[in-house]
Amino acid sequence: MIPIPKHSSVSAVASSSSSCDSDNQNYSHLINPNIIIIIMISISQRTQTSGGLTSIPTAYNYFTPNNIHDQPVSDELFEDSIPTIDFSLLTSGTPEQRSKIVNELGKACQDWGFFLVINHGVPDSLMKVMIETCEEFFKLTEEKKQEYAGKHILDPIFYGTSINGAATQVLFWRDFIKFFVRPKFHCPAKPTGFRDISMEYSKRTWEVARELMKGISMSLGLEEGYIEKAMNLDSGLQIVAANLYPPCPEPKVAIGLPPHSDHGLLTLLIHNGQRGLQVQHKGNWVNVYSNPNAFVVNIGDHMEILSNGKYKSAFHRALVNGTDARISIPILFGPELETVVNPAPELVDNETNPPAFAGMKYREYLEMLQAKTINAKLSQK
Ligand SMILES: O=C(O)CCC(=O)C(=O)O
Ligand SMILES: [Fe+2]
Repeated sequence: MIPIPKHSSVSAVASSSSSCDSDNQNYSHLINPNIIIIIMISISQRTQTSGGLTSIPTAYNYFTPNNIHDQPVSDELFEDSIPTIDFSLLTSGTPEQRSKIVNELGKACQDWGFFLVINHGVPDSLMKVMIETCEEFFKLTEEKKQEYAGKHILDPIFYGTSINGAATQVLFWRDFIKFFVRPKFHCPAKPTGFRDISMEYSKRTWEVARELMKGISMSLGLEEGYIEKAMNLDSGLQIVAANLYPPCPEPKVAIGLPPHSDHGLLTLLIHNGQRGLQVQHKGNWVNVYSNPNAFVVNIGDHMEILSNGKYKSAFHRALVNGTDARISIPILFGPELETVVNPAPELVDNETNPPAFAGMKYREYLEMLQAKTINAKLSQK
């Protein structure tokens, strides 16, 4: 039940964290009280006056001379660009169009682990109001938000600010709220309307994710319902996360979210139009530019396991900027918690495709992420 060491690593304790996974780690045993005071001051400074600050507290120094803010490859120099999938062709194209788009989907999962989805049918107005409502949530008083402060990775509602306490105690320039909307619906009660909007948004994104999983199943040469059935998606996890990255006086020093991969099968992300997301591709950091009404989709660790490593759960990170607040809303779709995730037997043989991972329950994987006893992706990327 332990992943075969393809990805396992002794360097497991380096900085990998996301709103969808190891943010939730309880580092209380590692943090000294002075750091906690810094954290409290930093949060209030950031939320009240981040525009007025001219420097950041040292606890946020992520990029140092040894770990420099490496510039992303400029778009003109980079011949590849993140693939775009036309969702309408996947669901209502002719058989030829469908088969072409399934191929493109497979290639995107294999080459990038990231792609944009357009013509998905989720109304722009719903995406917009979801972002606005999350923005309203972050404007609530700190006291109100702290009612949702979380501790455990499986807490159904979790408000926090990220702490990379394990190795360096560097903080990230980000606040987040995360809530489980499936199998049971949870959502903060405030601001007004948050529940209804989140419920509608969750349903609509679930429909998109489900169709994408069918396409991905077919792209792997499996039956279209394979992933849905094998991962027990009817009672699977769906987690909404909203990240707020306030304007940062030293954007070349702090980071919003350090390099990480997401657990689960798929993540669908929207944002408020500000740039910051980058994906690692062929060893370079590439900016993810997307129209606010497209979904940015990425493959999660469990899709990589299920595909026996054929599809990549790519490393990505979020940079911050000096002038504008950025909001992103990733929604993560994962298996049912007790499901043992294995490479699909159909994709494994003992000669050319031996299993690259051993099975593990999704719940155990999450708990190990929280305890930092694994960090499956770090050794490889
Ligand atoms: O803010 C972003 O664009 C990325 C967020 C992310 O990767 C995450 O929350 O896991
Ligand atoms: Fe992520």
